[in-house]
Amino acid sequence: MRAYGKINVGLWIKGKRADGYHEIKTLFLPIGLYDEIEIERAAAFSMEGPNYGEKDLMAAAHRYLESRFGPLPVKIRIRKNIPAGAGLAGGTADGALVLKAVRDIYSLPMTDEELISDSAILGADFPYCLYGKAAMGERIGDVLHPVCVPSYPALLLNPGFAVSTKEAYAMATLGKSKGSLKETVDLLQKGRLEGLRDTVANDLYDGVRLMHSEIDEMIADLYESGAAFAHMSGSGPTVYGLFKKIEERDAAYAILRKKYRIAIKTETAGEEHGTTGNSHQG
Ligand SMILES: C[C@](O)(CO)[C@H](O)COP(=O)(O)OP(=O)(O)OC[C@H]1O[C@@H](n2ccc(N)nc2=O)[C@H](O)[C@@H]1O
Ligand SMILES: Nc1ncnc2c1ncn2[C@@H]1O[C@H](COP(=O)(O)OP(=O)(O)OP(=O)(O)O)[C@@H](O)[C@H]1O
Repeated sequence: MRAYGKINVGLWIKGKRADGYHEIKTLFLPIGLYDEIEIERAAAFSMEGPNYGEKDLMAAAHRYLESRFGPLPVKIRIRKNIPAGAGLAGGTADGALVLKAVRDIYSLPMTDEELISDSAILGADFPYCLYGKAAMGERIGDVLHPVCVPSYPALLLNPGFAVSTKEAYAMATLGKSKGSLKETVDLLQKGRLEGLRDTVANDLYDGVRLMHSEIDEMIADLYESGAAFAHMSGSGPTVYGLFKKIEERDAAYAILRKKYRIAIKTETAGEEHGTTGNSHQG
């Protein structure tokens, strides 16, 4: 089974709640990059693959279901393709897939809607990862409004280190950033990618780029190589470039793969979540 990553095109912080979480508006777009997970009923719980210790989101998702429904032993095997701590929600996508798979394996009495709304307790990106299609996120990102936007060729650049989501929010500047979610969706629907430069803001960007100067360089390299729009996804440090044509994306990839060890060709999902799967990674 495939656990797909996402990018955020724009992330506007609207305020801070008493529990420390931030109210946001963001556009979640699924991307074609995925982790591969096998999960089956077993005599005892086990996991094979990279070990994220106490923070493991697949184990947390499994524990959550067991706390509600009793023992649900499964064997999980994972092959990671999505860089961890990258702003692509790879860990959350894996955890969301475990929630859905264990529910199905044990026929647990939870509808998709219940799973989506209850999952926010595990992390703000969980509801979106369970939903898995293009959506506008509100509140802490857990309230979703589906949108239809076309698929675009995309190129991801990752500098090879992780950024903590908690720290990214702690460094965020709450202010009045340019643009809006509505204008962003409108431009994507019309294919006017160049206009995104004036309408997309990521309120986590300024804090993260202060710590990591590589981010500005990656964005500049994407523009120089032909991206119609480039920005940082979520809490970073991954940056994405959006292109109008596959040939333009592939030409940029041919240049940038020489400089960046982690350059990933992909695409944002279209109206029918039509991702073509993992492309070659440099
Ligand atoms: C950056 C995004 O990926 C954009 O989609 C999400 O907002 C983050 O979602 P996530 O990784 O699932 O976040 P969580 O695991 O719930 O939260 C990690 C930490 O990030 C901060 N956090 C997260 C989401 C949010 N709306 N406000 C926050 O302040 C909180 O300090 C929280 O303790
Ligand atoms: N299956 C997993 N894959 C990757 N990281 C995991 C996983 N399980 C737990 N983690 C932990 O969670 C942290 C965040 O993982 P993730 O890859 O989801 O980050 P992210 O893309 O920045 O998330 P988000 O976009 O949701 O903020 C990692 O740094 C790692 O310590």
